[in-house]
Amino acid sequence: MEKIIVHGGKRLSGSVKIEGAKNAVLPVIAASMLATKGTSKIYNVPELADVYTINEVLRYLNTSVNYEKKTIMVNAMADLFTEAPFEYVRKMRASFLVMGPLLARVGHAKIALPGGCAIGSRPIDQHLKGFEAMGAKVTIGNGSIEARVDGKLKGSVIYLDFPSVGATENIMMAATLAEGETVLENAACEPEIVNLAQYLNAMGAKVSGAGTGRVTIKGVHELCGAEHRILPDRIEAGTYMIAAAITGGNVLVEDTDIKDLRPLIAKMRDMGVVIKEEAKGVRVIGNDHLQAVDAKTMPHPGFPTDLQAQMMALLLKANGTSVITETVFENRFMHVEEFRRMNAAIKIDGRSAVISGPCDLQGAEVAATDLRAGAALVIAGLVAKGYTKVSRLHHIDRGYVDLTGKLRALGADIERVSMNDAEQPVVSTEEALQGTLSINPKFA
Ligand SMILES: CC(=O)N[C@H]1[C@@H](OP(=O)(O)OP(=O)(O)OC[C@H]2O[C@@H](n3ccc(=O)[nH]c3=O)[C@H](O)[C@@H]2O)O[C@H](CO)[C@@H](O)[C@@H]1O
Ligand SMILES: C=C(OP(=O)(O)O)C(=O)O
Repeated sequence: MEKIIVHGGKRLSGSVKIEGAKNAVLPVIAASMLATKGTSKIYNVPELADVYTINEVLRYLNTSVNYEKKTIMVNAMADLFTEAPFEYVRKMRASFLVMGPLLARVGHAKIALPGGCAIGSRPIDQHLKGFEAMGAKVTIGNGSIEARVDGKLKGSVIYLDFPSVGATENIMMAATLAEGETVLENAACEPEIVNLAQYLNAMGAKVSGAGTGRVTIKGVHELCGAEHRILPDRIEAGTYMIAAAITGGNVLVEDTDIKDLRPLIAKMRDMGVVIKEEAKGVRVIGNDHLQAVDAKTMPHPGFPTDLQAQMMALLLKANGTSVITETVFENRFMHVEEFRRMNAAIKIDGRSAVISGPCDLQGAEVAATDLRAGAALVIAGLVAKGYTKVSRLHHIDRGYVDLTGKLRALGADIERVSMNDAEQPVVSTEEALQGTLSINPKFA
């Protein structure tokens, strides 16, 4: 069992480099299975537990995957196996993204019901509605979802009830090899969807409109491996921007794309943080008198739910009352209880959290309840009095490359340590199981 131990009180300074986006690379790796010819070469791949997980899923499905120095080579020319193993799907929800490619290419997929971070029930009805509209027969039973189509999928007009990122990606991938044209309405507009569409088009697909609410996909006969670069991780960038701001620091966040960070930048500027665009990235200069603001999570280009917990950490130090409303996930306030252990004054009122700042944060033993909650607790620890010890780090490893090392390089007093058994916190069976399912020894 490992913990991150932070001793609060240091101002961050210097520069930090941002990795390729987790949420872009996972669908891109899944999409590589659509190629019946050639090898795909994917650059700027972050070294994350989730990447190892999806690589293992693809290997299990008889795809060759080689991962070295931030580059992945995928060759999917062999016959594919169509049943995705339970242990990977329950560990990472994005494993479900293999369903669209398998269905399009082989006409069959059987995948265990997906798991992932505990942030709400996260149904997949919109993915399935899309596959059914394209002619697939979907059955659910014994903890798995099976989809089958005789012959090829057929293009269709599909209206999503909510602009789901995963459903947009899964349906887009399925439609690339369908007969005729698919029009996806009320599609998600996230930058990661644009990145996926660019990759699909490089493979020979005909996808247009990605990044808008209406995506059109004209089916083609075959796709080939292609070269592709993963866009910068706007959530990792946002996490370091918030970390810099909360400490009143001065940090250059490098290798990022400022246009994808606009919803966060607008809020941070309202709070009094100075943010400048520079040739190499985004400079963040903190302010010791942060102002309270309200924020509401929304599908892109609204404020991202994946920065909600980190933003809450920042608002704990702002003067006045702030309200954060979470509209994307039904239960993404698990970090509130952990912040309270650190002396945070937060009340939950339905889908809103009311924060009375500034809080006199104190170091405490806390647990990462999900990936972004983990990062947010570390951020709060940067300004808490004394030591904050964050456990359940497997959540953080899903989405952050060397969070501890990067913060230490910026001047934080932080380390990652192995705790002996006597010091281990009690974990649920679910958590314990997750901890033993690691694929790469690095994350064991
Ligand atoms: C790997 C990846 O890219 N993960 C991101 C992706 O997750 P993911 O693709 O799972 O998120 P979705 O956009 O699908 O989910 C958003 C909301 O729609 C609901 N929903 C979704 C699908 C469905 O069929 N039915 C349904 O009701 C979900 O329960 C949730 O309340 O987008 C989320 C929203 O920006 C981010 O927080 C995740 O980091
Ligand atoms: C919720 C997240 O990821 P996932 O959809 O993979 O659980 C996230 O990246 O914050």
